[in-house]
Amino acid sequence: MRYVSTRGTAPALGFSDVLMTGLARDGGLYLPESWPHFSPAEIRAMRGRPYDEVASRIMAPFIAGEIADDTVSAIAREAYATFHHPAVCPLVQTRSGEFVLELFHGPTLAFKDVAMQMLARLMDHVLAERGERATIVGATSGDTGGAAIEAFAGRDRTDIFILFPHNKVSPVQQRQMTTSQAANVHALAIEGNFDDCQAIVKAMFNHHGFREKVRLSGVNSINWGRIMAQIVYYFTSAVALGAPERAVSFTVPTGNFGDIFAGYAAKRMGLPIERLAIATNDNDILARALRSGRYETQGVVATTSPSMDIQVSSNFERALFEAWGRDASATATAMDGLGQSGAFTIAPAALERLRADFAAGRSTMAETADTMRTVLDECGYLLDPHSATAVRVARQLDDGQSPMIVLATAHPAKFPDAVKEATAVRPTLPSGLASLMDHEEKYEILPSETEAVEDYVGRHTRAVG
Ligand SMILES: Cc1ncc(COP(=O)(O)O)c(C=O)c1O
Ligand SMILES: N[C@@H](CCOP(=O)(O)O)C(=O)O
Repeated sequence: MRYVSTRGTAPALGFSDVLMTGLARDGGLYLPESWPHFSPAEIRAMRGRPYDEVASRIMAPFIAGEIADDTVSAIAREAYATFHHPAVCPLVQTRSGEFVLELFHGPTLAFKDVAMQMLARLMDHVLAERGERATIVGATSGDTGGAAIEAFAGRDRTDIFILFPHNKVSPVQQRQMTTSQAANVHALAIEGNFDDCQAIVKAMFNHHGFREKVRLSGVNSINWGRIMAQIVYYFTSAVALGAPERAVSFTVPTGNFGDIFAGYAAKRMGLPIERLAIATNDNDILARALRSGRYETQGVVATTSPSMDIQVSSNFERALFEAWGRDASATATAMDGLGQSGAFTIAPAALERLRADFAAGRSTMAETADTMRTVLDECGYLLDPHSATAVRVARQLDDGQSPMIVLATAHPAKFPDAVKEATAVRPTLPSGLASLMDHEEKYEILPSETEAVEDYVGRHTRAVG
């Protein structure tokens, strides 16, 4: 399996290189050159199998023998043993035809753990095989950072630098990033918003001299390895509800478009998905783009679902590339427009393809709070604000044709203030994390400037080439 860049001018790479590369050298994102396909019999055979086993089966065609199957299986076993639920990602029914897919049973209580626990181990394996070290950078609006720090802390071959927007993450999210005592962990509070953090990370990748000097690698969903591991729960949840005989639908709380793109990939790989719905909060750039055909950034507003407070949604580029019939030059032109004027227009044929693949809706903060209350009243189930955003949109779009699976991306205890405000119930952290808020914090506050961050990373990484 080779991987190609959405912008067409970076070299095609194999799996291990894609895993370690992060952003393509032309600024694009890597995608497999063709989609592997699972037959109905192969999908049926996943029913009732342990999560780690299904994960190994789904990832095998992407890894394509570059890492031995036995090693991948062992890594998956170890990665999912860190989860606090035997099913890893269990389904809970919230009403007739509506199911919540709980993706928050990992060590940091967000869906990021599902991929990050795999990614850290796969990267470690590749680095050990090559006898190399790497500098990992990541931008976070709150959850990726904690999950990445937990997965990479103490690993000898990597130093990890996580950029988060100063004062714009929840107190629990912040502590998950700032209380690690591991010497290879660096939490950087950037004086800006998530889009600024992500822009700095991309600028570091596009600064080739720096990139080579520190052997830069990324753990955001720009890294194909993240998307690959997120495809798995679409399969496990769909087969639990009757796939491949019965089609299912998904609604996904969306920010950087990585999670829903994994759903799109699952569909391309043969999973019968009737509807794939993007749920946005008040920062509804994706819903507007699908409605109007124009992707146009506005200011970000702070919401009760801060992890989705995003304007530049990285993986939308992968969806555009696909919708444009894999026309890398059209994709690159659109991305140039975004860089220069903060906007681009989607060509009519590509827009039609996007609309065929994705539905979209938005839930305002008030609607999200109302949904948290309603679901609690209906069935005693407490949602976090991100998952509630998706339940709201799922109910707006519901056509009753197929079971609707709503991705629950975070544990409510990560956002106790918003949950309490909406429901009067203050969720508590699971016992393993109960003392988190008492731990001492360690982080650096930096201006929103690439040079300042590069300088800090350059002085603190041990992976100088
Ligand atoms: C809790 C939560 N829900 C939803 C999202 C949005 O996911 P994605 O960025 O993959 O669209 C995020 C951030 O990524 C998140 O942390
Ligand atoms: N919401 C995310 C933003 C980064 O997303 P990623 O999936 O690209 O890592 C977060 O919580 O950090």
